[in-house]
Amino acid sequence: SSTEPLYNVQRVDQQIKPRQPPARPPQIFPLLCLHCTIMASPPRSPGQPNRPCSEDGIPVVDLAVLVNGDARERSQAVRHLGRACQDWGFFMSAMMDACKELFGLPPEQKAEFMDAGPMDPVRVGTGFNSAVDGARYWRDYVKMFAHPELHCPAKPDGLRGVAAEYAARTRGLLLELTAAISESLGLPAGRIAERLDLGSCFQILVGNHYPPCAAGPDDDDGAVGLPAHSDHGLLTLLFQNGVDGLQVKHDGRWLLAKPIPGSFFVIAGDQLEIVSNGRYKGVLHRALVDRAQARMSCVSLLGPCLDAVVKPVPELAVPPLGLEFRGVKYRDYMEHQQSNKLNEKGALDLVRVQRHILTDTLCSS
Ligand SMILES: O=C(O)CCC(=O)C(=O)O
Ligand SMILES: [Fe+2]
Repeated sequence: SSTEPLYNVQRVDQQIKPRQPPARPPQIFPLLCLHCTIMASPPRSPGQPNRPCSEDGIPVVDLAVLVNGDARERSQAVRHLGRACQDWGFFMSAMMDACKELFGLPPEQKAEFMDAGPMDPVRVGTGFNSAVDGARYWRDYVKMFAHPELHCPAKPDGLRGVAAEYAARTRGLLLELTAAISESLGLPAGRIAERLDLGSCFQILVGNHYPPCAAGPDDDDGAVGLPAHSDHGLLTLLFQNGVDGLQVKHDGRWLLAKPIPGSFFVIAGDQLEIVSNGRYKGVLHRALVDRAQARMSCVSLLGPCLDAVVKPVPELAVPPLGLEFRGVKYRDYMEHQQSNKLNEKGALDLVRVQRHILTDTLCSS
């Protein structure tokens, strides 16, 4: 049917559905599972012990209060948690329903976006980038630039309203997470935002749809939804319908990131690797398809302004190695990553400082 991508055979290099949990918990931010808005350590101001809401209205539930608070504090935190989950759950399913409706539209209603290029603000397509994929991937997608301006197909009718609200809420959450990550690097909470000028940030929403495919990951030549890659932005929030498929590379093994209802996965992107001078790595992940059920995911990606030049925070570039990455304009990085075949984390090589050259130079001087 028109919603099915062309059949494509891609070898799945390893098929690992771990029976055991990983030997040790994931490091702090390779992939962080955030149940709606529960934060392990929400940013706090002195004298404000339990803020139920952040400045931009995102409900924040303090896990420490939930675990260690007295009875009154705990019951208040549980009430906030209930409200936060209901609220976010509603917007998450509205977003997924709107994307689902779009994928089901007849092709002529999406045609104007189907020839779009990687830097066009709205793009509907199959695979990753059919101009360079070679073999196509078993995936339909819609990509919308959502901030500073929301670009959105006119159909389905409700999409624009849902996408606007969803983009604003996830952007607030992503900025909060950025502040927490900054602190976790030993920097002031606002340092990354200041370095990347996130006051004028950039955001993309993506809807992914992977129709069921009889030749799935258990087969030698099963179809792949999206091959191994890291995301080009700073941070990605992702949630899935109830169908398994997202895998994350951790300690050399592919681990299944099982969908947790009402939860976002937080995925560190390449700009976080650059700005943190390699302290936090862009997470390698991929999407497998299911034999029997359609899989869907919704992605909200935060990046710096397209004209920002992203460079490591100098405080993190300590001698003798110094800078791991040279500066790159985010627009150029994104275009490079999106215009070429997805090649794991190959795009980062564009900006990686070549160590052997440095070593040779040091040795010969
Ligand atoms: O569908 C998924 O779980 C992964 C999607 C993804 O990695 C992406 O859109 O960048
Ligand atoms: Fe991704």
